[in-house]
Amino acid sequence: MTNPATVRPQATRIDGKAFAEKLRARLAAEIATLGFQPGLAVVLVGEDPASQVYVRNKATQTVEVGMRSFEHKLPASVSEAEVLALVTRLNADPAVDGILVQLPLPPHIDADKVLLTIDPAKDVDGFHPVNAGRLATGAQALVPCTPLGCLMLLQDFHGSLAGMEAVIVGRSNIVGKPMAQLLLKADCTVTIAHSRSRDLPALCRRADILVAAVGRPEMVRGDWIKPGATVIDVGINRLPPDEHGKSRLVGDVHYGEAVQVAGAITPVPGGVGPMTIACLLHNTVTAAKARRGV
Ligand SMILES: Nc1nc(=O)c2c([nH]1)NC[C@@H]1CN(c3ccc(C(=O)N[C@@H](CCC(=O)O)C(=O)O)cc3)C=[N+]21
Ligand SMILES: [Mg+2]
Repeated sequence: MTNPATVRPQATRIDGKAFAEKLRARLAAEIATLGFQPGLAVVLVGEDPASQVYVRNKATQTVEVGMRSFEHKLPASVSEAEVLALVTRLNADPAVDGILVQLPLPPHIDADKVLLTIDPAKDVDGFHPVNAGRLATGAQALVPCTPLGCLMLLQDFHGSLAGMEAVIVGRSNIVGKPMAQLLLKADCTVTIAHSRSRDLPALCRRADILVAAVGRPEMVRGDWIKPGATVIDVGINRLPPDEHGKSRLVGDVHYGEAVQVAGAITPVPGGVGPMTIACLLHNTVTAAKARRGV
């Protein structure tokens, strides 16, 4: 017989898709009262099919909440100078409140140079060093969408996060570092772990809040998780097709194991991904109000 002490209820599934729908409905209601239509410009370079799907979803949801969507699709062969010239035009366009240049860019284009060219006031990805610096120093900033979405889910589930131990696996400028800043601001004790960290499983087991953002399918196993912890899975990894030709989407967390140990967990798909797009719309509204003095 199973020892009752080891039997735990399954983790609560944190429904990012449902939360994102509610956020978009709130944004639509707010936009209807603004008296102007915020505009979001998305720049896509090249033909990567996954990127095309994301950009299409962004444009659809932008229009659904009552904003204007400007899509700029450029061939992979476009020069860096042409991309910089487009960003400069979008910076000067009064109908454009937010600019997103879809990453990754082809290798002949310097992504850092492109990001530095975006007007920080229109940088709805929050990737410009000015916004990263503002976030790090506690000033008003446009905050990267994925970590902002994670924070919203955590605060919705827990209320105050004060005093909790947060461990983030992954140190990217896009997720890991800004996530750490946000959790620090929310009064967590924050550790950033990464591929070179010594004894990653032991580090992760300290976490009340574990954020996995490494881009390695199912790397975080059940025994890396403190019983009852909240697990936020940022990974979106498409596995190669199985014997039935089906390709499965998995996170950076082994969901089947983690759900037996964690107190709460975000699924993939339907967790962090939909929140990323909803927060992009949220940031566009924030940028539009700030630029237009509302
Ligand atoms: N400048 C820039 N900003 C970005 O925010 C950005 C980017 N470049 N490049 C690509 C990544 C990827 N990304 C996703 C957004 C939503 C989902 C999403 O909604 N995912 C769904 C499932 C999608 C599916 O089925 O493939 C989900 O997790 O439920 C995924 C991925 C934003 N990105
Ligand atoms: Mg790493």
